[in-house]
Amino acid sequence: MSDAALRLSGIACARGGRMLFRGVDLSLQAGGSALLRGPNGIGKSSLMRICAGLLRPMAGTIERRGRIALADERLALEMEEPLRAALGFWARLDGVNAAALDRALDAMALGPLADIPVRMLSTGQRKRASLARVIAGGAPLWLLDEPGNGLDDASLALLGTAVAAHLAGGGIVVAASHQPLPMTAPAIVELADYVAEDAA
Ligand SMILES: Nc1ncnc2c1ncn2[C@@H]1O[C@H](COP(=O)(O)OP(=O)(O)OP(=O)(O)O)[C@@H](O)[C@H]1O
Repeated sequence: MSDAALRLSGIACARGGRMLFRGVDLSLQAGGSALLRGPNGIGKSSLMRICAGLLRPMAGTIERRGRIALADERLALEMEEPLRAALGFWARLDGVNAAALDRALDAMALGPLADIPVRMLSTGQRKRASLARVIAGGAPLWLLDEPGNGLDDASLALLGTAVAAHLAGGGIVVAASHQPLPMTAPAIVELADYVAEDAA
């Protein structure tokens, strides 16, 4: 079992001078997962960025054990490069070998698209590419912001399989979504329950 962990304690978030939520607690260990839910604008992406260390909370503490991979709406792949080469850039930075990259491409059924320039990929194919980047990177803490956006049923099933395999291997997954995701028994963080009274 890995020693990956993510713990949030009393997290509060303000953006643009407005309090969004406060008092969010979450404790995940190896194999643990959570689903952040709530309507548009409630603060799911903000909480993901707090988890990633990209946004400072107004209050509360975060403890992370293990490397983090964040997949959000930013694709972060070179648009003119063929898909495999574009993913290879990140694989090299992450110290990942070619076999791991190929396994990640296969996990998202992207093998046949490996030589296609990123700019030619469809919306769902780009989302799968961003998930392949996370899978290939080997980080134990996955932060997936709206990972199901643009995915058809077959691709959603691939996402579910990848998440299950990551958890079985001792990883941690936090996903934010306004739609159901194929995750088995995640801890549910309903952000509406943490809306600051002075924010309504
Ligand atoms: N850089 C920013 N500066 C100021 N306010 C921001 C900034 N980014 C987001 N916000 C505001 O913070 C609030 C929460 O945004 P966030 O993107 O976290 O919500 P969300 O729950 O992920 O929404 P969605 O479901 O639409 O993706 C929104 O009201 C948004 O306008």
